Amino acid sequence: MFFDNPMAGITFSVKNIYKSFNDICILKNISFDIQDQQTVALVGPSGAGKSVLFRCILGLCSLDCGDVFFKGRKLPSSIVNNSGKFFKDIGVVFQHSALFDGMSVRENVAFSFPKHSAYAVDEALDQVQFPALHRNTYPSALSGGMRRRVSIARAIVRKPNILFLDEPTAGLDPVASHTISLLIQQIQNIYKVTCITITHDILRLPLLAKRVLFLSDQQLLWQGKIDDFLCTSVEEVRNFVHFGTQQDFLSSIR
Ligand SMILES: Nc1ncnc2c1ncn2[C@@H]1O[C@H](COP(=O)(O)OP(=O)(O)OP(=O)(O)O)[C@@H](O)[C@H]1O
Repeated sequence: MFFDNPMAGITFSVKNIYKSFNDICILKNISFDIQDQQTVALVGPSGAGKSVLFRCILGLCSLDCGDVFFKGRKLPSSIVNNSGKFFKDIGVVFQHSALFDGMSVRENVAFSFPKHSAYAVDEALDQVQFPALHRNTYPSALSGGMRRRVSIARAIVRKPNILFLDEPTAGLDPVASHTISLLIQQIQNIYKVTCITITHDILRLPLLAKRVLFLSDQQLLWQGKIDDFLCTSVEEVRNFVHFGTQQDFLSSIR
């Protein structure tokens, strides 16, 4: 007899997460599933709890309540108890790149992959179009865009199943933001990787994700396809999209 497996095709499942700091509730009853190879953006106002949710999912921050499942298996609630198995399957691009200043570009990329081959490191750097000439230089000599490329190379060097990106275009000029977003889209297509991206970059959102989770006031206020997100009638989400894409703003203040 054949039984449907309700978790089939689901890479990631977050169930009824609660998190507070000093009795202040930050996340309230957050639940969602992410399908294999899906590209999802986590969007919402500053302070909504996006980064805390990321940290909770990654086990970098303990949960008050709730569970996270990866490929049907419940993850330990804290990184301290984590076997490390999960971390072999994921790549993380941290906010502001989080490179090690005392390591060269190549050493940074190799860091999460101690048994790396030089070939794998260069392959990842090729993938992010990082110039060969500068691969032995140190992060302090790189522009923001170049640092971002290194952090993406570090996240993909192990060819992960799932990629977490925390504001990959923050602090970059519009051209560099666009280039980095195109690069991420290319990586999604080549590696067929499940991607979860925190971003405020509404203009680049269609490049980064096909589905959106909108977090506000501690809760998951809205979730759905990118096209529906961009023209939703839900007021708070609509305002967020409007101010994130306002093309007529400059002409109105000139
Ligand atoms: N370690 C901590 N201790 C206490 N409060 C915290 C801690 N980490 C985060 N917070 C609080 O949790 C709330 C959510 O923060 P978080 O960084 O997740 O917001 P965010 O949605 O990612 O914001 P932004 O878009 O500005 O990065 C904030 O009020 C923040 O002050």
